[in-house]
Amino acid sequence: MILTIDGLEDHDAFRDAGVITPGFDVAAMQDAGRRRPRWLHLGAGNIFRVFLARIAEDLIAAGHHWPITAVVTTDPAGFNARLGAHDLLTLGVTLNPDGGRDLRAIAGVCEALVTRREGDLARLFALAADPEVTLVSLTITEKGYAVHDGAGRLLPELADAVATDPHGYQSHAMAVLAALLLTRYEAGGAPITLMSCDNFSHNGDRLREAITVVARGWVQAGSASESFLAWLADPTRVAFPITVIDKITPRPSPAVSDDLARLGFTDMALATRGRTAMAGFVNAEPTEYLIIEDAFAADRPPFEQAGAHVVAREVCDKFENMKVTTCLNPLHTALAVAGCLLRMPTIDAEMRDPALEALVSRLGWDEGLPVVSDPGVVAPADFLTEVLGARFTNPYLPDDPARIAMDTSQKLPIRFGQTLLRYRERSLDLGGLTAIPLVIALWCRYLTGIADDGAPFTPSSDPRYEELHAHVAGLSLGGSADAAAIHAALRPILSDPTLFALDLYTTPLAVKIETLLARLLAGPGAVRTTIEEEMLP
Ligand SMILES: NC(=O)c1ccc[n+]([C@@H]2O[C@H](COP(=O)([O-])OP(=O)(O)OC[C@H]3O[C@@H](n4cnc5c(N)ncnc54)[C@H](O)[C@@H]3O)[C@@H](O)[C@H]2O)c1
Ligand SMILES: O=P(O)(O)OC[C@@H](O)[C@@H](O)[C@H](O)[C@H](O)CO
Repeated sequence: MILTIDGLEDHDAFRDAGVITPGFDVAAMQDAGRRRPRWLHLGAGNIFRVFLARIAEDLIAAGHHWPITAVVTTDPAGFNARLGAHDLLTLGVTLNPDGGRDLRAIAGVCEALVTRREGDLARLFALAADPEVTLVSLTITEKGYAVHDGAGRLLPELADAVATDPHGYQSHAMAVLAALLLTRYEAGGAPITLMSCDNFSHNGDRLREAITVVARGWVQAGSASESFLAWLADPTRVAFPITVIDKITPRPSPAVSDDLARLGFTDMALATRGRTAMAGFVNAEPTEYLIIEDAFAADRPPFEQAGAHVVAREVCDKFENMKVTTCLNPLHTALAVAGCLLRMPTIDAEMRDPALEALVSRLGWDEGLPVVSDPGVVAPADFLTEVLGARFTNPYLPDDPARIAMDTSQKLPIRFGQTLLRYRERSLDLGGLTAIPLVIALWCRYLTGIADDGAPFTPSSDPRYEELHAHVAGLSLGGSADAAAIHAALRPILSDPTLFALDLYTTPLAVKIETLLARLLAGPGAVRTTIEEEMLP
């Protein structure tokens, strides 16, 4: 059994394997989508394939013409391994907490355009000018939005981009989008919506800012007119709704791959690129939320019919505060850094560890919930109960702490900084916090690159790892670092508002973190001992 359009013809095999297949002719849908494209997507990774592509399929099945054209700006080989080899289909594998699995062949994608292929690039720019194309969505990870380096200078790749002709630009996602928008503007400026579904605060605002930086560069270089900037800034012409997307989607698991082989699939083996596993299937939990600000400039898919919520910005904000800054993602980061240091295999294994379970419970219930407001879609206490009691504990969801530890430096200001800012705004007692400073201290300990057993571990990729590691590299395990050495090492980290949204030395937290780090460095086993002493007194 294989997952391709022809492969789907083996109806009996798919039925016997319990795979739900699309309720329409996939080849005809793809053909119709190529003839009348409407929705572009950048970043056709796991969450896109199992969630947004499925939404598109549900809408297509209900008679709405919203097939997705995937735009590939990076890693075309990875794209081929995941989608290209399967005629743009994905096998969605839902891993239920009771051990049951739901399998579904997902068919929301009609075409793929790889910007490094000349013909594809020309077609992409032609689509940018097409008034019927009214939505561009993104799941390219947070670092894809970075346009400046740590010193506030335009990234070299973008400095090169603004020095060249925008028409036909093909590399950095923010410049590709700016160039596509310029093409659209020059073709008459039909309204369009750009919808970031990446997992950070006010993603739409940040997308607008990043694109505008590049656009301004082209205006200053004389490649675009001032009026282009005015068009870009007009939300009735170019809209950037904020969104929150929630569905724990681990990297594809070898165990799931083996099970699919046993079911009869011959094309669901894992391919690895660096440390990243990729496959024709995506494994994910059943829970999902997609919350979208009702701020579209043009025609949009009827997302509500596929289970998403299109809501006022305030609701989106509240949901984001609940999910990204208090009740899910900070807890994930806590388990990620602790899990890497303690060499824990999965998030659910960590949840069976009383000290780690106590750490995330305290983070959520005691330190996060006091600064959350109810978004209405789901009550924060119910959301947190589900996160701690059903989602993180799902023994069938093989989520690796190292996946979540990726790019931690980019996530801290949102996952922890926002809560700290809210404590300060509301004059709540920052000095009374215990879980948040412990997690920050654990992350500083993580930056040493030495696990709790005293041996090195491989840190997850992070654009600032080397720079931050250099600050703590001199702190050895075993108690040789005195308070002055720890202070000297941590001062540049804890005072950096790009990491925590504020200078932690203006709060009682910095001293607490320095003291905790001294304990965490006391010797092999000190990480476990410190977490237990702090969380299980
Ligand atoms: N996996 C989850 O549990 C989950 C849940 C909710 C939200 N998200 C968010 O969705 C995003 C994607 O996560 P994922 O799990 O699908 O990751 P993924 O690695 O499977 O997919 C990321 C995709 O983006 C592309 N990409 C990476 N860097 C890029 C760049 N600089 N420019 C353009 N494209 C780039 C990759 O080639 C890949 O196709 C992240 O922002 C993540 O926070 C993930
Ligand atoms: O996707 P990231 O890298 O921003 O964060 C890792 C996880 O915390 C995240 O992917 C969660 O699984 C997700 O946010 C759940 O909806």
